[in-house]
Amino acid sequence: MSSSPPREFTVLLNWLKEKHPGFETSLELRDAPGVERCLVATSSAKPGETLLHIPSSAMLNPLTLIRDSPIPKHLFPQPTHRIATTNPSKRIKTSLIAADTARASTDAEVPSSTKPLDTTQLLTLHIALTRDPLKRYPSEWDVYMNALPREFRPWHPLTWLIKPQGAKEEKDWEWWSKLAEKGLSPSTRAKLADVKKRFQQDRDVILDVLRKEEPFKSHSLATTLTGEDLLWAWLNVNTRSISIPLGLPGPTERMNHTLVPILDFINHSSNPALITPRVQQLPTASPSRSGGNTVNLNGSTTSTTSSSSSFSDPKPPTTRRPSSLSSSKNGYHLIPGKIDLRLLPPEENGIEAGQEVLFAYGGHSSGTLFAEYGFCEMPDEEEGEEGWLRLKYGEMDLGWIVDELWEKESKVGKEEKERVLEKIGCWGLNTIHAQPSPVHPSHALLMSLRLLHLDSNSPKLSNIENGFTTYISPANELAAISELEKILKRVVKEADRRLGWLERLDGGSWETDRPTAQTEEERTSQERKQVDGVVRMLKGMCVEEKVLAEKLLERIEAGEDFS
Ligand SMILES: C[S@@+](CC[C@H](N)C(=O)[O-])C[C@H]1O[C@@H](n2cnc3c(N)ncnc32)[C@H](O)[C@@H]1O
Repeated sequence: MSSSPPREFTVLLNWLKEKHPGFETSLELRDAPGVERCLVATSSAKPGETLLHIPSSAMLNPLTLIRDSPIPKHLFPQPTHRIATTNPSKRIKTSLIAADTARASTDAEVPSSTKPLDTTQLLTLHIALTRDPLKRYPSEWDVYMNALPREFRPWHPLTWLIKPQGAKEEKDWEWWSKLAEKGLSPSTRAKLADVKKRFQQDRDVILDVLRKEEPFKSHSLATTLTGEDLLWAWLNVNTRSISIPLGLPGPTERMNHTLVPILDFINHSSNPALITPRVQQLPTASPSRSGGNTVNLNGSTTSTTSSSSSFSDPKPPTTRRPSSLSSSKNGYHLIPGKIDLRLLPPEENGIEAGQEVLFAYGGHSSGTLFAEYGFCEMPDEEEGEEGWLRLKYGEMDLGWIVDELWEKESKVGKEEKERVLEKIGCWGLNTIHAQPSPVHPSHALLMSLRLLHLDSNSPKLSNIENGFTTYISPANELAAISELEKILKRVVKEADRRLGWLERLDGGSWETDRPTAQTEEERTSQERKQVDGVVRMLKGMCVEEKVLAEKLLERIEAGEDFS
């Protein structure tokens, strides 16, 4: 770990201090091998002290972006909540959002066939505009934009599925594309395909905006910005935004993304012993009461919500909707979505100087972390293979094999059983879990296997549908568990095959297969490190699958009961 913060961090800190009153931090960025950069505490902090306070004005989302953006206002989603106050002058003074909303709704009268963008699309578009070669879109957020990662190619797996332009790039890409095909498990490949689909849908919407909307249309931005620019911008949003309710209309999971400077440098861990801070949401204080400064309302029992934020993911957010923030208790005018974030040290021991700040991005399996964020959590080497069993969210998705079994069912039988499984909340959740120990199949997987081995005309089906029973019969249980045994043996075989391929790759075929860098000298050490890091994670994920499958097989062979 290098000992001084990268320059872009110092510039970002100065900008936050100057432009965003209330900003406060005792954290510092460091270059860190394997994770690019990480945040550490510069001094020790006791429980209750502030590690980071980000005022809502410094969080990048549609509510703040609308202040200063070349993106036409009618493309911004309109907040559904306004402040209830009887004093109109106060309304303007205390609510930037209300003022912005009014401006936006005037603009919304401009006829346009384009629908408002969702939060991911808006942020992606904003970030992509920074790549305009003619620099026609300067923004107050540029200092923050300069601190974002410059490249996701080649290490992020989404880039392995998207061919770049240019002969040399294409040749390199073929190697990575092969890695995606041969080095990823079928379930991680499926998760990655889903990420690609989401990217392509958002990219198409943005391209449509660039083709149709001014000033982008006159600037020919749909062709000036490259596919790589949009991919880079989208990956920044997908790997760095957090989910916070913003009070915007539309499906919550599409309308809650915010980029938070500094907080977005925090790396992930699921290990409770390593997770340092708690994230707390605070109402932004009324400028009329605080003289424009954010007031730290910690300790206010009525209007402070506390919850853990998660980096955005395709699932619904884990944050609570801060509806209580709309009250104006104590004279503070609180607007849903207009909230500050405060990061606190652990309640028991605080934090030591130099300690890395980590938090959990969500309850994600290795496959999800890898497909979405380009890394997976690895147990410490000294823990050995058993370490995989201790990962809090250690999981294996067997959906790809269970789907094959459903294909063999008659159409009518499958539809009926799928309906029943949907009704009892067990459809499509075919997972094995490491925790709580011992390794076990999910209830949903057991139910799927039981129904796969049940006659479609069986009267037991309606009992299951109505929640009267989950167990069918000893014969059915035997058939379901032997099916599970067959599935697990296949998983071990597949994981072994992939591991062998990756080990051969490690042992040298990188040198011979790769067209543009035949020798060690031709390859930069940075590139080598990226390849080594990625291959190590892919091998780790094979080991995780094997360890989980083998442990469960041991339990089955010992005749343990899973019902
Ligand atoms: C929100 S950013 C965190 C800051 C990032 N390290 C940086 O340098 O800007 C998320 C990205 O950090 C990296 N990352 C986070 N946690 C990690 C971990 N435990 N191991 C490896 N990489 C990690 C991944 O590249 C991920 O996409």
